[in-house]
Amino acid sequence: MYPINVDLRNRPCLVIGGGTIAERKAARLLDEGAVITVIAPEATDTIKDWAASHRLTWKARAYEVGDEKAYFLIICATDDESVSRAASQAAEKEGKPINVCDVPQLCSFTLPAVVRQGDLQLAISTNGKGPAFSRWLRQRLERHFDERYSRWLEEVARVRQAAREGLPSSKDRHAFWRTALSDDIMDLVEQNDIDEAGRRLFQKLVEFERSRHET
Ligand SMILES: C[C@@]1(CC(=O)O)c2cc3[nH]c(cc4nc(cc5[nH]c(cc(n2)[C@H]1CCC(=O)O)[C@@](C)(CC(=O)O)[C@@H]5CCC(=O)O)C(CC(=O)O)=C4CCC(=O)O)c(CCC(=O)O)c3CC(=O)O
Ligand SMILES: NC(=O)C1=CN([C@@H]2O[C@H](COP(=O)(O)OP(=O)(O)OC[C@H]3O[C@@H](n4cnc5c(N)ncnc54)[C@H](O)[C@@H]3O)[C@@H](O)[C@H]2O)C=CC1
Repeated sequence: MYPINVDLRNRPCLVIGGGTIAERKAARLLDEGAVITVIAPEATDTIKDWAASHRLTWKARAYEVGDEKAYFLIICATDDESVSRAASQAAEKEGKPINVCDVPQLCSFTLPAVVRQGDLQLAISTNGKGPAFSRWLRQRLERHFDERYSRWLEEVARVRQAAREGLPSSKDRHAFWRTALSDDIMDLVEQNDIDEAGRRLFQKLVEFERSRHET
C-alpha cells in the first residue's frame, strides 16, 4: 500500500450509502473540505441535516452504474454486496479510486487511522490485518502527540524559513537539518518548553551559518 496525502478541498467526492458508516466517512470528507454527494435511498438524520444546511448533496435514490463518472474519489458503504461489487468494478473501469468499507478486495485504497494535531498528521495502517489495532495505536499516539508537537512544528517551520534565507545551498540546508533535531532539543519539546527548544534550534542555525561563512 502506497500512502499519499490527497488535497480534497473543493473536489467532488461520492459517498454511496447513507447509513452510520457512510455518515462517518462523509464526516471525514467534510473535514477535508470536499464537495460531497451522498447517493442512497435512505439516510441518517445527520446526513439529512447536512443536506438541509447545504453542507452536502443527498440524492435519495439507489446507486446506478455511471454515477461515479463525475467524481474525483468514491466511498461505498451500503449493506448490499452487489452494489459494492458493481461500484467497485465501475470505478476501476473509470480509473477512479474507490474505498468499499470493510471489503478490502473491492478497494483501490483503504483508510488509515489518523492522528491529527494542527498540521501534524500521523496515518496508521496495518495493511488490513488489524484495524482495531490501528484504532488502538491512534488512541495511544494521540495521547503522546498532543499540542506540544503542533506548536513545535510551527517553530520548526519558522526556523526552516530562516534556513532557506540564510543557507542558499540546499546541500547546506540538508546538512543542517540532519543534526538539527537533537535529543536535547526534542527532550525540551517533550517537557513542553517549546519556547526554549525553539531558541536553541534557532541558535543552532545561527552557529551553522557562521561556520559556513568561515569555511
Ligand atoms: C482494510 C480496511 C478497508 C477500509 O475500510 O478502508 C478495513 C477493513 C475492515 N474493517 C473491519 C472492522 C473494523 N474496522 C474498525 C475500525 C477501522 N477500520 C479502518 C480501516 C480499515 N478497515 C481498512 C484497513 C486499515 C488498516 O490497514 O489497519 C479504520 C482504521 C479507518 C476508517 O474506517 O476510517 C477504522 C479505525 C479508525 C479509528 O478509530 O481511528 C474496527 C474497530 C472499531 O470500529 O472499533 C472494526 C471491528 C474489529 C474488526 O473486525 O477487526 C472489517 C471486518 C468487518 C466485519 O467483520 O463485518 C474489515 C474487513 C476485512 O478485514 O475483511
Ligand atoms: N455498523 C457498523 O459498525 C459496521 C458495519 N459494517 C458494514 O458496513 C456496511 C454499512 O453499514 P451501516 O452504515 O451500518 O449500514 P446501514 O444499514 O445503516 O445503511 C445502509 C445504507 O445503504 C443504503 N443503500 C442500500 N442499497 C443501496 C443502493 N442500491 N444504492 C445506494 N445506497 C444503498 C441504504 O439506503 C442505507 O443508507 C454494511 O455492509 C455493514 O455490514 C461493518 C463493520 C461495522
